[in-house]
Amino acid sequence: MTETSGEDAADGTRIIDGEAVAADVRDDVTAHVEALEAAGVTPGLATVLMSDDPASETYVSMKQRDCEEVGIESVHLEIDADAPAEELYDTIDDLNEREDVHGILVQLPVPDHVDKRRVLRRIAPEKDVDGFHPENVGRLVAGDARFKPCTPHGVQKLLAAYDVETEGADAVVVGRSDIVGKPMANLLIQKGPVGNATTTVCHSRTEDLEGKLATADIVIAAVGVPEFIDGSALKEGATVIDVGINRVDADTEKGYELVGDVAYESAKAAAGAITPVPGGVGPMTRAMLLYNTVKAAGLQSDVSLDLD
Ligand SMILES: NC(=O)C1=CN([C@@H]2O[C@H](COP(=O)(O)OP(=O)(O)OC[C@H]3O[C@@H](n4cnc5c(N)ncnc54)[C@H](OP(=O)(O)O)[C@@H]3O)[C@@H](O)[C@H]2O)C=CC1
Ligand SMILES: Nc1nc(=O)c2c([nH]1)NC[C@@H]1CN(c3ccc(C(=O)N[C@@H](CCC(=O)O)C(=O)O)cc3)C=[N+]21
Repeated sequence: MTETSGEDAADGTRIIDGEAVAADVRDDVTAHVEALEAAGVTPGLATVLMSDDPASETYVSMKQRDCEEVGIESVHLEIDADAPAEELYDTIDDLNEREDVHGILVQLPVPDHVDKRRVLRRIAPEKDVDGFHPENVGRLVAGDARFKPCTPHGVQKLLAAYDVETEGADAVVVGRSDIVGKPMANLLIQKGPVGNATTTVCHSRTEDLEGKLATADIVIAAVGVPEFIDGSALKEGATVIDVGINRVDADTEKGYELVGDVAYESAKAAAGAITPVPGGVGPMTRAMLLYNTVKAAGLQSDVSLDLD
């Protein structure tokens, strides 16, 4: 296990190192891949991209690289962003049938002319490594998750790695999306480890967000607005998990820099522990995708793996 309790020398705030915890998860996944290989199964992940968005392209290529590192076979399919929606549905049907593909991820967002809900329902639930199919959402809400959505699951792993007490804590989740905010809140309220938090979910219609943040022990920011939450809004010593990843124009080689939904410097001064962007939640999202893929391969091939 990587040493993850290190303090930032200047003010004692713990910087939550997502790269380090993700590397531990990948080690774990590698061991499971070896167990599957020993049983004659090579886990396979298919990623499908129907978008010209450069950020989506970056994420998908990072996911392929991650697969290679842990020994998961990756298949990548691209569909023109202006192709008929049927092309995506047909692609999913083909992947559902393929025995070498255990996990399927359709990168979101999909173009406006494609019905996102139909896409998510089309993926075979046992291959739905994002955990977005209604059957898997239902299982999660019922407390019997098969595939926990990667980002909230990754956040849980970070909280566990840094011994952040969630039981009885007041948690505020800012954002109610289907991929981050809602499943995050669902996990935090569940009985059991890294759960039992008293959780408030905030969104654009929330009144008195300031009042809610001011008393929060744990703040999860998933808003999509650069530096939306300032340090002055936080309770002293709070744990701050910044899910946001925003590309803002900057005079760098790439022409942009990545900024979270939290104003990092001011938040770091107030917080007891904080995730940076990049290097916080993002790497964990990718690591949990690998984890769900080996879990899917184990379930589909009846190889028993010790996974939660
Ligand atoms: N690190 C990672 O691995 C990942 C990072 N992300 C990043 O996380 C962020 C959130 O993503 P996602 O959940 O998909 O985004 P969405 O745009 O789907 O959801 C944003 C949420 O924030 C709420 N919101 C927007 N403005 C405000 C406001 N002024 N006050 C309070 N709430 C507000 C919205 O409210 P309403 O519902 O009322 O519109 C909505 O619920 C993005 O920066 C995204 O890039 C996303 C996925 C993974
Ligand atoms: N079906 C689907 N599943 C997803 O899980 C999904 C998706 N669609 N659409 C978009 C969001 C976003 N997302 C990220 C994953 C990794 C990083 C990541 O690795 N970030 C790095 C930096 C990346 C960079 O350099 O650009 C970091 O924060 O350190 C970021 C964001 C997954 N998402």
